Amino acid sequence: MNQTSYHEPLSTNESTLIIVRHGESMWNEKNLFTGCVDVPLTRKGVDEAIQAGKILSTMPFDIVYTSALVRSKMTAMLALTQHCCQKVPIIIHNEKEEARFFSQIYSEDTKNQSLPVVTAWQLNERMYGDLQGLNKQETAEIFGKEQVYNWRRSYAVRPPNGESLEMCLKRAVTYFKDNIEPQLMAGKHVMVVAHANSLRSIIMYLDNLTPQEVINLELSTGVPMLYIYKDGKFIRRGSPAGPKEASVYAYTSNLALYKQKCDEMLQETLKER
Ligand SMILES: O=C(O)[C@@H](CO)OP(=O)(O)O
Repeated sequence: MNQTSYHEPLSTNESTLIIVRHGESMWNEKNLFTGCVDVPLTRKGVDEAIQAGKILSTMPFDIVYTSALVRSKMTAMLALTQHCCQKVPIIIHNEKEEARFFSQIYSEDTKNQSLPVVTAWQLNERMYGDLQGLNKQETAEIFGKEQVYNWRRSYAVRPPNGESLEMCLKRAVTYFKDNIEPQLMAGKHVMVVAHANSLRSIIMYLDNLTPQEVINLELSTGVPMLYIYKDGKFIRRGSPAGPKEASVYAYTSNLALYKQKCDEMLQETLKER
């Protein structure tokens, strides 16, 4: 089997951007405000990450971005275990020269069979300040439902000693514009795995939402969203219901061609066994 053709995404005039909120975390399950507290996925969150990977198994990827928090890194690495290209996702360590040196790969062929995963604290969840660790239901009983709703979903309101969505947007969207958008402009296919509010702020930029519109934006755990980047614009193509269902997940012709190649190669591999 010709490994290179099988693994290399199509080079076309459009790039693919997939964004996914991490799977359910242990504090999501306990209904606690999490923010930047670094908690892992639950078993359900692990299953959600693997299911997301199945849906994305024939999507082209050249580079993956996660936050610095383990729930987003777990989701990305688990999802990528399902990918048809069988590239090895490798978390890049370049926080300092020594880390770069210690994590060097000295084989070009091995490098070509790997998928870089970049972690960025700028993509971390909004910092929830004094609410971190508090139960959401109890907090609403103490401070009132409306106040808690405003802390959770409005654009400019800050939770006590925490970040407003606006403050989170400034770091997350700046990082997206400076680091991720240039990859898309260069024709690279990208997946971003992050958090409810850091992704709400990025979607506000992608969909050009107003502060009023973003209030109603909710992201489920582990459900991928597809954007096509073409001629400097982001076109939302829906959320994939599954690899086989073309309707909801409006594949472009290039994506359908890549999927067809993957499926054909998979059939070939199965025959060779
Ligand atoms: O607690 C949090 O960090 C966030 C995401 O889980 O909660 P909410 O969706 O209420 O902003």
